[in-house]
Amino acid sequence: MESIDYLAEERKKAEFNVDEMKIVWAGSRRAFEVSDYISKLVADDPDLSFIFIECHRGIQGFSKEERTMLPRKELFKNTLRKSAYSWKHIIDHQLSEEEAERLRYFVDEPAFIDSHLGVFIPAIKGQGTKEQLKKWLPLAYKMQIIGCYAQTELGHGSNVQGLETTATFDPRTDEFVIHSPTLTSSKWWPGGLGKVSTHAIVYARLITDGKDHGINGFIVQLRSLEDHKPLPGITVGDIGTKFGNGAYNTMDNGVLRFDHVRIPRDQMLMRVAQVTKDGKYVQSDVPRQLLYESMVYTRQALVTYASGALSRAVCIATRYSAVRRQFGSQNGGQEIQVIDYKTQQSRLFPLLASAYAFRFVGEWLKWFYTDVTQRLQANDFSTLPELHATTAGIKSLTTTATADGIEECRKLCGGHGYLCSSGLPELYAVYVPACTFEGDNVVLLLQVARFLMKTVSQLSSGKKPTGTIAYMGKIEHLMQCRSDVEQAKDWLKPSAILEAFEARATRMSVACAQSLSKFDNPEEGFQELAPDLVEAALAHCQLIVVSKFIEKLQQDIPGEGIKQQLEVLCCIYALFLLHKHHGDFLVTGYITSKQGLFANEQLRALYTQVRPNAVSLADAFNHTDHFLGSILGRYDGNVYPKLYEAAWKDPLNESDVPDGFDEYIRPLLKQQLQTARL
Ligand SMILES: CCCCCCCC/C=C\CCCCCCCCCCC/C=C/C(=O)SCCNC(=O)CCNC(=O)[C@H](O)C(C)(C)COP(=O)(O)OP(=O)(O)OC[C@H]1O[C@@H](n2cnc3c(N)ncnc32)[C@H](O)[C@@H]1OP(=O)(O)O
Ligand SMILES: Cc1cc2nc3c(=O)[nH]c(=O)nc-3n(C[C@H](O)[C@H](O)[C@H](O)COP(=O)(O)OP(=O)(O)OC[C@H]3O[C@@H](n4cnc5c(N)ncnc54)[C@H](O)[C@@H]3O)c2cc1C
Repeated sequence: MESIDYLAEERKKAEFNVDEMKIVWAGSRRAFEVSDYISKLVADDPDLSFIFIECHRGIQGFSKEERTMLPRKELFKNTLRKSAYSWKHIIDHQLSEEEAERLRYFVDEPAFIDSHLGVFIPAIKGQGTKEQLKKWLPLAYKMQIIGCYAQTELGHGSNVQGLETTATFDPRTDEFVIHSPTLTSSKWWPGGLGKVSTHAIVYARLITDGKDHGINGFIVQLRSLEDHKPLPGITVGDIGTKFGNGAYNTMDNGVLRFDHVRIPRDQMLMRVAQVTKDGKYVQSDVPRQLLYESMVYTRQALVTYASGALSRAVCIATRYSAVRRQFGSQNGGQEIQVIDYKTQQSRLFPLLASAYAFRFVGEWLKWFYTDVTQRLQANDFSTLPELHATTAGIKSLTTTATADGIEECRKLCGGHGYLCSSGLPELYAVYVPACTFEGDNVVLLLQVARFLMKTVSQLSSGKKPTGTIAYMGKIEHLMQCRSDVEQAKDWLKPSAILEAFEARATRMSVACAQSLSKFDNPEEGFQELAPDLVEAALAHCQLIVVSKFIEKLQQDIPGEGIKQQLEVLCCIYALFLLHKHHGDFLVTGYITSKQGLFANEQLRALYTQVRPNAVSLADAFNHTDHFLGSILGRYDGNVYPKLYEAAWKDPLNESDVPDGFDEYIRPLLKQQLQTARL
């Protein structure tokens, strides 16, 4: 049956070519084609799009929107089935790595495979020697072993140097003895560990000849490759149900304890340091920080995933805001679409703009990561500190804004947003741990702050800042200049925006550095000033996102109306931040309150410009209905009949009279009848 497009009128209003924008969003025509083909393949194949569960009626299929009604054990088994099926598809159809990654993405269920491919393999690549890569990578790529990343412990996560697990070298047998000396040293959280992984990269304190050399990674086999039982000395299991139904519960985050488990010496990852047969500890000439390299990789990847998650929420909220009507009916006519309310626009459109901004900064970060890792291969470590600070900061900024943005989109959908069938509660529950994993977002901003303080302190020594901190080279100008905006439209100039963000970031960093210099003990000062340092770090990160959006616009972007739309979105992103943090811009003396008001005035005008294009800008994300998993975000906008239909699928509606009526409701009703008779 042909479906009616309830959003057709909205789509007719678009002032740009949506198909061309889809390519800009995807990054290239080829990336678009791969994503488009794989997302449809997943949506159209019931083995990938449905959840099959054994129940008293035999095997029953459930759609994605129904996932939150299903029990964890069954969901987990279904995820194993999907992963095996996906893997077979990848092998049978010889999918490229890009296609395989897209397949995992569109299947859209957190699973052990994420840890295996997203953290375990990168850790071996980053910390293994050539021989170790040769031995372990083929096994991992063929999934003959499945691995996880066992760093965090019950007692320590953020403080990696505080981990307690020990790896003590025994020269008599040429082995390491891996041990969990305390309850708090139990590994706790690693994804894929609980029920699936056969191997783990275990972070442990390396001890030789009674000396503690700090943390290092070790490859440890956990389970038998025959019957999957834990090997002797290993206690392993799942840590329990997590936030939200469905959500992240398809992942087996695990707990792991070692009781003097022996592994061969060559299973210590030895790129950063080696232990010789006779127990000598030898430090390589590569920096110790390479132990943390896989975290840099994953943080970088999480930025693009942030734009993906935010775009889903924004797509749902935008389409629904165009369908939903409240108030203002005149002479029996239709009510106003809620998307026409300026308050709705001022909450929704900055998120739409943020999704695009995060896409472009993610693209750039991927390039930067590749560039630095190529240098690392050639033993050039000069750009590693900048890469660490940038990936940490941008991961922190984008994941926080995305988690908050998803929740805002839920509210933008009013009451219906609270229903699981809107897709938003589960999206939030799946997404929000990204603010914690791969580094707590505040802890990461403090890393950025350390980098900024170092940069400021080095300015006086004449060291020229480059890359993302090149702007600090203009410190004299940036400390003194004032905004020259005289009217609202002056805020449309990229140079006006850029200077505002550069001046604010510089002044906040310099103010922190000046306050720090008043402390005799710099570490004490850093702790005391941490809240200000976090704000300065955020200002620097926002500058990076804004400047990468502006740089994107300097590229040749073909397609009817595309550049104009992106210019509007870029200004919305920047001016929304300026409005939100206008206290920073005022206090640092770069703008006057009048110029702040001009920015807000311009922002409102930009919302009006986006309004006719909003639905099409959300369409440009090219999300299938399957991927969105949301009745409110359906492409055709046919929300009400589908919501009504879905309600009847809830298990509570299987019978008119609920279970428990006879025991708990009937006696109450009877009691009231008796009371009434009295
Ligand atoms: C279905 C089939 C499909 C098949 C599909 C096939 C293809 C699929 C392909 C790909 C799929 C990819 C999927 C990816 C998806 C991703 C999923 C993500 C899952 C997430 C799982 C989560 C994992 C985790 O959470 S792992 C644990 C993370 N833990 C942390 O982040 C801990 C945070 N703490 C720290 O990092 C550190 O403790 C610290 C940085 C806070 C402090 O470090 P420390 O050494 O104690 O102290 P400090 O003095 O501050 O630092 C010393 C110097 O080191 C510098 N530095 C610190 N960190 C780094 C670094 N990472 N890199 C470089 N340098 C670093 C620091 O700046 C200091 O330098 P200085 O010069 O001395 O000042
Ligand atoms: C879903 C999920 C999946 C995960 N997957 C893995 C995995 O695969 N492998 C793995 O090893 N780990 C994994 N983790 C663990 C994760 O990496 C840690 O939870 C994370 O690094 C934060 O550490 P923590 O839990 O110790 O938080 P804590 O450090 O205890 O944070 C608690 C609070 O203290 C604050 N805080 C901590 N230190 C400071 C400081 N120096 N200054 C100011 N404030 C501070 C934080 O901001 C936070 O508010 C996962 C976690 C989750 C939730």
